Amino acid sequence: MTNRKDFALFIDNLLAKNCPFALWSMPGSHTPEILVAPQEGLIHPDQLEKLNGQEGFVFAPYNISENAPLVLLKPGIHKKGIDEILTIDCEALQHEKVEEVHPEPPFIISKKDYLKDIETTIGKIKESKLAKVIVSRLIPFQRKSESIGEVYLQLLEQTPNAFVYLVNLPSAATGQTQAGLWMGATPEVLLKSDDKMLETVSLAGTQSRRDDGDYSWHTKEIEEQAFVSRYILDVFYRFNIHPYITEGPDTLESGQVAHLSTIFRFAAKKLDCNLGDFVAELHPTPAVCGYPKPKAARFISKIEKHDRRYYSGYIGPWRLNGDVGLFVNLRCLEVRPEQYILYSGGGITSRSVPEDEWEETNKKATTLLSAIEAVQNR
Ligand SMILES: C=C(O[C@@H]1C=C(C(=O)O)C=C[C@H]1O)C(=O)O
Repeated sequence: MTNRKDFALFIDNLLAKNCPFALWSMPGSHTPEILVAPQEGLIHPDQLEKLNGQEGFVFAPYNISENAPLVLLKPGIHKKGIDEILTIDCEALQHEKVEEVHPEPPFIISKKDYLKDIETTIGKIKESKLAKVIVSRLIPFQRKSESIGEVYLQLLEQTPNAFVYLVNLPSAATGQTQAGLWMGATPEVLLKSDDKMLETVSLAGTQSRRDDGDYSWHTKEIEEQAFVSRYILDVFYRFNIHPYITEGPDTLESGQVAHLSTIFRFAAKKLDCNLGDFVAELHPTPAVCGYPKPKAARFISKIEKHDRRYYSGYIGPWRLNGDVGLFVNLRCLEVRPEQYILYSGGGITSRSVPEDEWEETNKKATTLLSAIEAVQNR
């Protein structure tokens, strides 16, 4: 990447100015895009449906709450490509005053307690109508003096086939609580436009990435991905989406892991007036919540002791120049003053093995951890 150093410095300068911004790269693209919004350019719709007529960049939590508001960055400065982005005059941007935030210490579960929770979850699945639940956990990692701009660029280099983002939403001195600083590299499309078509993807089932590309999938993964596909088709039915095209299931590699993925495509005109309602209905899918959804959501709220905040929410451009590119916020972390908090989870079914599920959450975190370590060890 040319201008790498300048670009990393530019990102660090934006952060030092407390500018609200979203920086992202679409999977397979080496062209980052940025949207810098003034504080008054942040909107907080209280419901997902209210996104219907809006345009900008969405940062949506798993559940909307005071601690995790839904945020829409309105298009202020919007640039594409490193050279274009570097034309933004950082010095001319207003230095935003921010409130000092003292976040609650994260709840870090021990391996022993996590394994116990997974046993409990499997037990519940075996004795009830609950078929699949996603159980997640937090993984802390010490910050040193590394540049966040460099970590972002390292992540981008390591996971070119993911949606790689950095979002900064500092709490304004007078405003409401904001998201803070988040980074991630997610492989999971929630809703993406492509010319006159829209696509959503059913992504689930995890195994380690293989150098030989010779994947075979077991019943557990096939079943857990099928729950997501079935759910997507239920939502299609409710929105009268027909006909549609499916592609897959195929293997999708991302970072150190691989998943099963099916693409569903349909004509965008089907959702001309109610795209926001469709997203509100689709989210959260059984890829991050479970099946059946209401039962799984209730179970998660009891078993998980941490707040998911923006993990397993969704993120991306929303009707920005007419394009939608929403991704599920996975393989992500929150940057806190002294540490990174990584979020990682996995789908539990009656066939789950607790020790394997623990390992899966570790494996999913390795992409982010190796990007941070690569910069810390330079
Ligand atoms: C929940 C996560 O990932 C989701 C769960 C998967 C699984 O259970 O196999 C696979 C892909 C994602 O849909 C995560 O990365 O934290």
